[in-house]
Amino acid sequence: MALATLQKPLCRRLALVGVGLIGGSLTLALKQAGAVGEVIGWDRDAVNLQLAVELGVVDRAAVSLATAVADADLVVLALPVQALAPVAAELLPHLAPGTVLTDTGSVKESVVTAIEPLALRFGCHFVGGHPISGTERSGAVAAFASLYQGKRCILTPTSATDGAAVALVTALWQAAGSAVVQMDVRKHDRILAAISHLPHMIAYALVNAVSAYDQYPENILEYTAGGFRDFTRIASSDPVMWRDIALENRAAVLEMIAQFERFLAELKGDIERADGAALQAFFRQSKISRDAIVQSAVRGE
Ligand SMILES: NC(=O)c1ccc[n+]([C@@H]2O[C@H](COP(=O)([O-])OP(=O)(O)OC[C@H]3O[C@@H](n4cnc5c(N)ncnc54)[C@H](O)[C@@H]3O)[C@@H](O)[C@H]2O)c1
Ligand SMILES: O=C(O)C(=O)C[C@]1(C(=O)O)C=C[C@@H](O)C=C1
Repeated sequence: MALATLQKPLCRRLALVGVGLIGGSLTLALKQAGAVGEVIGWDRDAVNLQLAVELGVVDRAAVSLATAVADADLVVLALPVQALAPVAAELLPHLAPGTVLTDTGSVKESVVTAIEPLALRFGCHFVGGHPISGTERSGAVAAFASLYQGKRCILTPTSATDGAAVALVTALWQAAGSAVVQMDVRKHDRILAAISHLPHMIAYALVNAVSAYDQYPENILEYTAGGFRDFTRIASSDPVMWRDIALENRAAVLEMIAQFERFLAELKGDIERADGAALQAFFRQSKISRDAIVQSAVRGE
């Protein structure tokens, strides 16, 4: 489905800091929708930044972080979570007062707590954001305009967040095709720990467990079929991104790992006791929940 074109751009100049899958897909979608004037990109990886210009992900590459943001009316930080606050601290002195700053990080409490007061000190407005869509790929080469269509984006304004800044960031994600919902940072981090961070931890652990299993002389991964590949797609995701998420949402991720361990222990016990009825009930309950998720996705909910 093509993105609708806006009558008037939402912002004159957008600076994208971190020109990868998530930021690049956003600028491609916004450019396609006519929602932005000019897009300036900055990335510490010069090869990736040059590629972003060639692919039309950004209109122009800046020569430094300071020049990227100096004349922007909106700055989008699409960096690994632990890079967000240090980079925000570095760029804020170069922003004009009133500039809106937003991010795409997968963890929100630590990010918003660190950046919001800094932004206010420079007379700027920070709005925490997180698109709930992505892939296991990285870099400008992985960006595509339709990534956010029909997906959700969570914004995490606080009582100190400027209303006009929230309205602008909301309109931006809507122009990219997403439905915007607002949520408290802590609620965001606990929900994401369950539905995104735990599955990634399990996928990484599963691939390592099976890879390290040395009871066969041959490489057993050569035999993987749909089941293993479907389940482990996300274990191909960027290691730096997931290191940062695991560390910045540590308590909630550990809580979900403990919950998972309880259910795995129950399953193990049922198998040890050869309890067919318990196993069937366990699998039936899971199938009902999973099928309901798939059905609601089909209905577009
Ligand atoms: N990948 C996903 O599925 C997904 C989904 C939603 C949100 N997110 C979040 O969005 C953010 C970006 O993720 P992505 O998938 O686009 O990653 P990515 O690796 O594709 O892009 C990140 C870019 O940031 C650059 N970078 C890293 N540190 C930098 C620094 N200090 N200064 C300048 N550039 C720097 C990298 O060179 C890279 O090009 C992360 O916070 C991630 O948690 C990711
Ligand atoms: O589809 C994928 O590859 C993703 O991992 C996307 C995904 C997720 O659903 O867990 C990953 C991290 C995010 O912060 C948001 C979305």
